[in-house]
Amino acid sequence: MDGKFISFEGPDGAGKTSVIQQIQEDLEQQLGKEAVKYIREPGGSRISEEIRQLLFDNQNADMDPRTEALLFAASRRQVVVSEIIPALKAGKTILCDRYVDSSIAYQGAGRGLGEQEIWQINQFAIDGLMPDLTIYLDIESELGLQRIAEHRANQVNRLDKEKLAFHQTVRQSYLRLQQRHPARIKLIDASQPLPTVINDVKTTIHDRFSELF
Ligand SMILES: Nc1ncnc2c1ncn2[C@@H]1O[C@H](COP(=O)(O)OP(=O)(O)OP(=O)(O)O)[C@@H](O)[C@H]1O
Ligand SMILES: Cc1cn([C@H]2C[C@H](O)[C@@H](COP(=O)(O)O)O2)c(=O)[nH]c1=O
Repeated sequence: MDGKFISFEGPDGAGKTSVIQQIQEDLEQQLGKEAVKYIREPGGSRISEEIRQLLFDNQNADMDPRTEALLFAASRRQVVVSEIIPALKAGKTILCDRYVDSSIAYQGAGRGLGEQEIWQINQFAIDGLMPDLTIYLDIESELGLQRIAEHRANQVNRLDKEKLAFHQTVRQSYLRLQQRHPARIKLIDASQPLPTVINDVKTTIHDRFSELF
């Protein structure tokens, strides 16, 4: 496939959404609006957005962890088939706000379902399709949660509400993933001021794809 698949990962409050917005704007200026596609996970297609509603509904606090893991994988399957593969075939650059690494960190480690088990159920969903590059925005859990409390207290989802220990476990899992896959996953220090983080992300994307930025 001709396109470029870039995913963005990180603990809650790391700044993914803020960073991707700027990267998208700048890439659209360079390549044209049609050449860039933003996808958020879970979501990104009609069916996947419906699954997102189910996953984040505060009334579903009793959702079984395996049900949760399967719903994330189901949402991913649908967006892979209906949006990601067609966009890659059309040569687009995809900016994906979370992908399979999120499931490994949150469901595998955070929920304690096992990183390997979550990788396996996701293989069925993604059928081998992995990002060319993953930008991992690393932040201490306390600071990430503080940012959410300060700026986004009115939009807190079921997972944001988990205790500090859950978020620390998620972060440790991300750090292990980065060490296991250093060629694909690039770590950026997300505790820096936003313009510095964006600059580091652009440099990292350029290092991998010299025609971008
Ligand atoms: N580098 C930064 N320094 C200070 N504040 C930041 C920085 N990056 C983002 N923020 C602020 O932190 C808050 C969370 O950022 P954002 O929503 O982009 O994070 P996120 O990683 O997408 O979070 P989530 O995964 O929980 O949706 C926002 O209010 C944003 O303005
Ligand atoms: C893809 C995916 C996401 N999550 C969690 C991580 C976050 O807490 C939310 C997504 O919120 P955002 O504001 O849209 O980043 O969902 C998860 O637990 N597992 C996953 O696979």
